[in-house]
Amino acid sequence: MAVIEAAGLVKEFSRPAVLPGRLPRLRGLFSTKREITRAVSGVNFQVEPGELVGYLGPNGAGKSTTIKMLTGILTPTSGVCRVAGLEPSRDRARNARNIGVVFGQRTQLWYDLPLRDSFEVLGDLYNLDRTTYRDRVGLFTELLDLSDFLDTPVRSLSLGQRMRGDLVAAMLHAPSILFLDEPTVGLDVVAKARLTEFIAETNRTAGTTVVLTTHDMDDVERLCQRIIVIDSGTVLYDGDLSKLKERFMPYRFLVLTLAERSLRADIPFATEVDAAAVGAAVPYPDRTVVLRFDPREIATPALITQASQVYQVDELSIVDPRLTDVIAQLYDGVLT
Ligand SMILES: Nc1ncnc2c1ncn2[C@@H]1O[C@H](COP(=O)(O)OP(=O)(O)OP(=O)(O)O)[C@@H](O)[C@H]1O
Repeated sequence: MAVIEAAGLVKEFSRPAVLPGRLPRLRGLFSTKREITRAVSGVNFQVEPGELVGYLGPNGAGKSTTIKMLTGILTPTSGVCRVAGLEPSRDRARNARNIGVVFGQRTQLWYDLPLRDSFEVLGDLYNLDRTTYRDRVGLFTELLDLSDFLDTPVRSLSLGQRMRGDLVAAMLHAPSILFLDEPTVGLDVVAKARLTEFIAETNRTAGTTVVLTTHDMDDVERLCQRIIVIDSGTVLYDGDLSKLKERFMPYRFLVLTLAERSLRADIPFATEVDAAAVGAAVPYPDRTVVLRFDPREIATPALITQASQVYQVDELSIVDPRLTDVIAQLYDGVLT
């Protein structure tokens, strides 16, 4: 049975309309006219226990608003959401016991307290007995390598350290569901890798259900099998990441570095494309040929054989389309 459910979920925000003319803000104060923003517009999805789902979309798509409804911070305008059988906005306190939340842009730690003291306060709030508390903090300290900065006030932590602290704060009560809203935003590659590994491990070993919003496609590729993509408050795609690629960008690239410059040659079932299509910088642009092909039309070894007959090849590699490009096309509405 689904552990998270959104059915016809809608959230509208209303604010005083901006009126034309002089001092529009002041005039707005005395006007009864309202402007409505429909941030989430009839979203439906279900998440099964133990799934790790990427909730993606461009800026302003409605991701955070959805997460805020699922965590009980916002009340839906219409439709329903249920998390572990509860309606979050009606049952905030009980819902809070089942879930952990990290908003990457904001911390839930106390700025002036050392990390350790923040954990103590949360341990008390969650009524954890001393043994459980110590065991959990000990485990997280080891897994997330916190020992060097446990006694540092939160305000002095680096972003990566603070984020690790925030994850612990969200997980001290061992929730079965985690909502992570941009948990890796602004982190360097090392900090990001550590965090994504921890998220994957938590999902794998504890069976924690995770809903992750991110703009980082590396995170998505590393962590998510299933993605839900929204734009303008509605779901554009819900399914397997690999199927999205297959359906939308079924081709691959054969990147050839030639021994010397060579004239273009025609190879059946392959189209020569600009090197930019593969995303990475090519070391020898004037000796590089990039061929786009569909493996359903020509098998990769057959193409390599043909290309080697036509060109004098020094090096070759096979590159898959980048998720960023697939998603960008989705946002552009090509799939609809
Ligand atoms: N409290 C609010 N009052 C009015 N409008 C809001 C409010 N919160 C969000 N919105 C609007 O709702 C829409 C969706 O915002 P939301 O923050 O959910 O998007 P998002 O997908 O999380 O974007 P981002 O990737 O930039 O964080 C936006 O147009 C935003 O301006």
